[in-house]
Amino acid sequence: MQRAFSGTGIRASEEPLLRAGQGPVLMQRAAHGLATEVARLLAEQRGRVYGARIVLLAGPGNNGGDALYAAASLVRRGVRATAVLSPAGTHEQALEAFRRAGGRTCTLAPEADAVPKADADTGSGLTDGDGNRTYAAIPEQDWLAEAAAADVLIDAILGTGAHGGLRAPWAAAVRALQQNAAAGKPDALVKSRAPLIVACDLPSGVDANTGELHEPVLRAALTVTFGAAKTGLLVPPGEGAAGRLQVIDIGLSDGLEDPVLRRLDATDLALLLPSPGRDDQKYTRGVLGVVAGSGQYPGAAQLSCAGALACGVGMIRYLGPESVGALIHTSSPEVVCSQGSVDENHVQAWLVGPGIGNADGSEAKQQLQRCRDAYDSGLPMVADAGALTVFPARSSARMIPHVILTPHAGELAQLFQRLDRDVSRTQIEANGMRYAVEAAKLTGATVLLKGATTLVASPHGTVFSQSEGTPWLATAGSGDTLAGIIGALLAALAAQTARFSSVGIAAEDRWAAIAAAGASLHGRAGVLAAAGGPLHATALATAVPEVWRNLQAPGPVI
Ligand SMILES: NC(=O)C1=CN([C@@H]2O[C@H](COP(=O)(O)OP(=O)(O)OC[C@H]3O[C@@H](n4cnc5c(N)ncnc54)[C@H](OP(=O)(O)O)[C@@H]3O)[C@@H](O)[C@H]2O)[C@@H](O)CC1
Ligand SMILES: [K+]
Repeated sequence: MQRAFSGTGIRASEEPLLRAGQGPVLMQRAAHGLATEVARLLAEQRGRVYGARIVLLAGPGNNGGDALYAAASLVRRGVRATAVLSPAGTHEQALEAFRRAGGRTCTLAPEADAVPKADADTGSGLTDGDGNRTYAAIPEQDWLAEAAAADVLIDAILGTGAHGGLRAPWAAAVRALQQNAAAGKPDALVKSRAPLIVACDLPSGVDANTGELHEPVLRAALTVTFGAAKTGLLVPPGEGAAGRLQVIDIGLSDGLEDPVLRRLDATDLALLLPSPGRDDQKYTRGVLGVVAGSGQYPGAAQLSCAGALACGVGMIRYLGPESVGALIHTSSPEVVCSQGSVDENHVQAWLVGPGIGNADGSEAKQQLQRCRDAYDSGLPMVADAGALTVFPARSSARMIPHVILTPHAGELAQLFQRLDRDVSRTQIEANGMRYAVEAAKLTGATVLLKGATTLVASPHGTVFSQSEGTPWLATAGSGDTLAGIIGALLAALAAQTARFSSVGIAAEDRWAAIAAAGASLHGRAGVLAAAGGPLHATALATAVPEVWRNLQAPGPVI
């Protein structure tokens, strides 16, 4: 399981080590990790490290210091490195090491619009920092060309000491880089690709605690982060700006408090997913009740049932219109369909809402009544799509974590409106974690916020984040399948608290973990079904058993 901590928490864990004089040691570990990862990238990209070109944007704090030390060691391996420095100052020892190794420098002029203008004669842009030209300095107007020609660009402007977005002149420098990249200038014709961007600790402008973006932000291909994953790198939209994440152990783990966020990995899934015992029968394996579909949207019911069946549910009892039941029987004859009431059906969990429509007809009203009855039954429940317009009716004073709400950002905004909170879809997309957590607290339910990174917040404050999917999953019917997958897991796992404690998840958090496991399975199935190309929702359920089979439980330690 991957764990993430707030930037503030990680800084707090560094404090005792800094007081003990360990700061330089931590920085050397961070720099070594960064240099190793950049060298690996260069070798992958070019076949060898020697002769590569890198540019680093080195801010005034320790984040810039990390990158300067890392670049110094790369220069010693034959890399040509150019550091763009802050007019506000630079980590002195790291700069000295970088220059001694043979790195070239250029300092941004302090004015907001100083990129890429420079006037060496007046000294407004060109400086080598020590006044006597002992070391190589380059004219400021050249650094953009140098950046375009580089194999790797290291973003080390700001780390965990950032306050808000980039200030001038860094904001102007980053915008100039982005404009050049968009225009394919100036070296795109000479070099086959733009430089790969590597973020040092985190992309500058990403809030380490929340993942909010303060533009302009350079989108990284790789983020090399130190000590532990920062929360902002595993939640949207920060995760999208971070690219692949590589955590470098610098010896902070003893001082770290409880994680803010967790991410289930393949090993967790293998341990959590249900498997039948010798004496199990269909009723003990979990029966899922499904209230879904309408004359208008019959396919949602079919897809939900297919998603649940793909997870090996013991039985599905479907409640809904006769015409929809007939269609389900054609595609999935094993589903038991009826038009009965919730009370008449004995199940372990309910899935309600996909495709129930919002028409006023008697059919829709009956489906909505079934949704309410399922909620009143007190059984574990997934409430999706149409059911989100009725649940919860108001803020819940009591905890109902066994009720899993599965909105996307737009549906969550509507839910907030019903709770008299004015939050827009745009605000939710800019800070998903904040609003998922707030919705869980307000409703008392578990909230799964769908997106490229799916967040699950429990009313107890636990957050899971899963990001295994592919953009191809943004297709009609994908959410219905996800609801079915989570419903099946809920029916099978709700009572199995021991299974969760075996992977360090408290009983009260198992509802959120079930939702997260469902999101992970769904994402993995999407990747398998898409295989790099387009995907339609029907293929998702088909892919789930293969994903399941390929999950390896850890073997005994020999
Ligand atoms: N501590 C440790 O032991 C270890 C730390 N490590 C590394 O250090 C990093 C944290 O270093 P840090 O604390 O020096 O902060 P950092 O992010 O470099 O920036 C601070 C400077 O930026 C400035 N500044 C702030 N906001 C700004 C803005 N919006 N736009 C422009 N400027 C802005 C701010 O100025 P101020 O706001 O104070 O005026 C100050 O001058 C961490 O991410 C990791 O990489 C590792 O080596 C492991 C050991
Ligand atoms: K950075």
